[in-house]
Formats: sequence, structure tokens, C-alpha cells
Amino acid sequence: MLAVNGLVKRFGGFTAVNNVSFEVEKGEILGLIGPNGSGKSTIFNMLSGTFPPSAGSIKFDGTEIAGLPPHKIINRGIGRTFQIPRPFRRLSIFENVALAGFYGQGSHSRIQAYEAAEKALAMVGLPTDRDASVDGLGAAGLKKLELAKAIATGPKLLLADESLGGLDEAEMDQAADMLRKIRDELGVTIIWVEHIMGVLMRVVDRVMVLDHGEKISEGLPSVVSSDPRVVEVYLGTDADATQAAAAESRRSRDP
Ligand SMILES: Nc1ncnc2c1ncn2[C@@H]1O[C@H](COP(=O)(O)OP(=O)(O)OP(=O)(O)O)[C@@H](O)[C@H]1O
Repeated sequence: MLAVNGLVKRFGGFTAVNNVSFEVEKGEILGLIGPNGSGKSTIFNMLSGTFPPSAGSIKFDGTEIAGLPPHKIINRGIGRTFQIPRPFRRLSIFENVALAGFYGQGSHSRIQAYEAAEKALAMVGLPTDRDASVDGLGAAGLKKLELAKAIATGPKLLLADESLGGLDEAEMDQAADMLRKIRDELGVTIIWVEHIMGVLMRVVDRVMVLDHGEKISEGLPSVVSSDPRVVEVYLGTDADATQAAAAESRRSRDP
């Protein structure tokens, strides 16, 4: 579904992403991890058209999309969530999601946007009435709103950027299960950038690890979490917890 080849992003003389290649299969959840500043968001920004790559190719369903503006990329079926939710506070929850649907589906049909909003809100478990206010939403609610907005754009591929920051443990598990539900019930392929690795390792099919803008490891969670390069640069003291989560993921897959 997605084939990324030799992706590079330079900011002046600094190379934030250096020759990264990877593929994502339809229906897969790929986890993208790496220390702060390793280039994860920069990759998302290039995939979603926020800025063009300095070099490299991004093929989505066989068509080159590198350098297209965000609205064209959304209309082709790549949706994203942002690390920091910034809803329109003067609009209701429903209106925020309908607006995303109106923009993302590219059809400019109010009816279609409303239908997309209703479906997306029901999916994430937020109220579907027209007037519910954004103001009452806590961290978990705002993350759900962010997801609903992305779903309402009708994505084939969802780029989920650090959806768990600010959540407690139960909320994190719920949010991770929700991503799996979005994949299972809507057939949406997902790339998930996340810092909280135990939860990520439980849900993803495959993991890719970045360090200093370069891909240093890729594969099944169980294999990647015991890759010495990964343990050295990233997991550190978190390694035991991550390996335990990967083992649990293995058990739940092969009972
Ligand atoms: N617009 C920009 N201009 C200059 N440098 C940038 C810009 N965006 C990102 N960078 C730099 O590129 C590097 C990669 O940043 P990026 O945000 O992609 O990392 P990340 O892995 O997403 O980090 P985090 O986990 O902290 O979100 C960092 O050193 C960052 O300072």
C-alpha cells in the first residue's frame, strides 16, 4: 500500500531523516519508534504533505505522492492525528469532526460529511449529538476527538502520532485497543508513532526503529525488542518491560 524509498529531509545543513526506506502492507499496524528527535514526526510530516522531502519517493497505492500538498494527500486517503490536539473550541464536537469529513472526503457534500462524522464519533465512543461541547473533554476525550477527525476524512492509511501522551494506564490500553478496532472494523492500515512502548508492542504487527534520522531496526516486536542496537540506543532501562510486552503479544497471537 505504501512504499517509501530513500526518504531524506534536510533543514539547512542538518539532516533530520537520512535515506529511510520501508513498506507498509494493507491492513497492517506498523509501529514507528525512536528516541526524541530521531525523525518520527518529520517522516509523518512528509507522508502527510506538511512539507516536501529533500529527496526520495513515497508511493501510495502505486502513485507517487511525495511533495503533494496536504489536502491532496488527505483526498487520496492518508489521514493523520497530531501529537497535540487543537480542536476549534467554538465548534461542537460534532462540528469539529464534520468539518474534517467535509475537508477530507473531497466531495464537498454536507450530508456525506455528517454521515462520516456520526460514524467516526460512534467508533471512538464520543457523543453524536450536534451540540456537545469540546470544553468538557479531558486528555482522553481530546485524543478520541483527534482520532474521530482523522477517521472522518475516510483514510485508507492512518498516521497516528503519539496518541497516548497524557493518558493513565487504563486509558492507554483503551486507546491502543481502539486503534486495533479501527484496523479490524474499518480495514484502515495504520502507522503508529508512540513513546509508550509496552502498549505499542502489544498491538502492532511490525516495528521500525529510528535513531538520528536513520532506520536501525525493523521487524516483529519480539525480534526488534531484543535487537542489541535497539536496546542500546533506545530501550535502555525500558527493555525488560518492552520484551515482556512483546512476549505477551506473541502469546496472544499464538495461543
Ligand atoms: N521545521 C524544522 N526545522 C528545523 N529542524 C527541525 C524541524 N522539524 C524537526 N526538526 C529537527 O529534526 C529532528 C527530528 O525531529 P522530529 O520531530 O522528527 O523527531 P521525533 O522523533 O518526532 O521526536 P519526538 O519524539 O521528540 O517528537 C530534530 O532534531 C528536530 O529538532
